[in-house]
Amino acid sequence: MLLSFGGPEGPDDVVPFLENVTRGRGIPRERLKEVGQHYFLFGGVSPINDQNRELLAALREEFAAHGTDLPVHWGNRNWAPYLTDTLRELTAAGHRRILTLATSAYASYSGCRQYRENLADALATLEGEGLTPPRVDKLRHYFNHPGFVRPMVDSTLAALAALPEDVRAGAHLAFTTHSIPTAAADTSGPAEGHGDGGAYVAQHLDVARLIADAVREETGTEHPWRLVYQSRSGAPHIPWLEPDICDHLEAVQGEGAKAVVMVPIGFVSDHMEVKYDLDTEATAKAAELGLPVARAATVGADPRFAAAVRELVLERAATERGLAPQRCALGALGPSHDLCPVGCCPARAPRPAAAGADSPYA
Ligand SMILES: CC1=C(CCC(=O)O)c2cc3nc(cc4[nH]c(cc5[nH]c(cc1n2)c(C)c5CCC(=O)O)c(CCC(=O)O)c4C)C(CCC(=O)O)=C3C
Ligand SMILES: [Fe+2]
Repeated sequence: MLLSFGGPEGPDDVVPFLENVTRGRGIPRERLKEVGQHYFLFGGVSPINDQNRELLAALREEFAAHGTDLPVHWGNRNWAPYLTDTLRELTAAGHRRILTLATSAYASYSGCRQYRENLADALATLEGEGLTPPRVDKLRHYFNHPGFVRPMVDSTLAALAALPEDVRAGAHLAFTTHSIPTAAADTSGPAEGHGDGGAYVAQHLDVARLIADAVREETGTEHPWRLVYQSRSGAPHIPWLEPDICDHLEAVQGEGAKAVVMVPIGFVSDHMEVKYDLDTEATAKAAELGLPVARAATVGADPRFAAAVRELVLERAATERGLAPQRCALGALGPSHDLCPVGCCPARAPRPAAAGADSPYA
């Protein structure tokens, strides 16, 4: 089951969608109005749903081509098809084990535990309806899987090539991801890794370094790089990860950058955070500065990513059968855990979470 964020499919969906996203999360009204405008600029349609439909098609094709006889379904946190409805249908059809793939590659409360909480809520709902909850697992984080990293190396090279030739060699790389509160970053990942930036920052830095190294090898040019952040929300007095991409563009121009390639390593598809916050807002900021920019594509439905997912599914199935499969990973951190340990990416207010060592479900 593809586990994703969900997004509006028309103007009438925008406000109810934002209400779903922000229920009990204390996001300022002003920010919500602003984000609503971003969606209305795109006709009230988030690109994320069609991108997930493409990924589903790519996964089904990849499974079929290799005789992997597994049905692939889709459920979202914030919009139809809701994950509770998908889980109910699968349970009613007799499926007893469901392996989920989240469209978030890294550890963090928002990218991992919150999905696990949503799964626990859904299982509780099914139980309340008299159904026996199925066992639900979650694939390990794939940020450092070659099927995730290599397509982004290629898209970074393509974005560099799209810059005017006279500024290309002097281009900086800005690896960008969703800002989160520093308190959430510091406690991301397993407890033993908690500290400055936690697993969230460490994992992104590992991916950024891998791509920067591959780009240097390919082009023979050393492009200065930095990990930067975007899409901040929340109250201004609460610290979130910085620098923001727009401030960064201004700073590197001051340092003599001739151009910037924005590489959205934090995102799995070119959804709204990419289309608005980078392609609209940051690109306008760069134009104001007179700084040429290009934006690298996310992995989306790249066949190498679909192949990686199949590999991860087979790997997990082998592990579950007591085998010791090869667990592919690039970079310095090694393959991530299969089962989130107790205390991984803790919530501020503890809630039941499925598909982890502290799951109340089997
Ligand atoms: C780490 C992370 C990812 C990446 C991992 C992953 O992909 O899961 C991500 C993805 C996404 N975030 C998305 C949309 C939104 N995120 C919001 C709010 C927030 N995101 C946060 C974090 C993340 N978010 C946080 C800490 C908040 C603050 C409040 C809270 O803790 O909830 C809000 C509320 C308004 C605002 O604050 O901007 C919206 C509308 C969409 C859909 C885009 C589309 O429609 O194409 C996607 C893929
Ligand atoms: Fe978000």
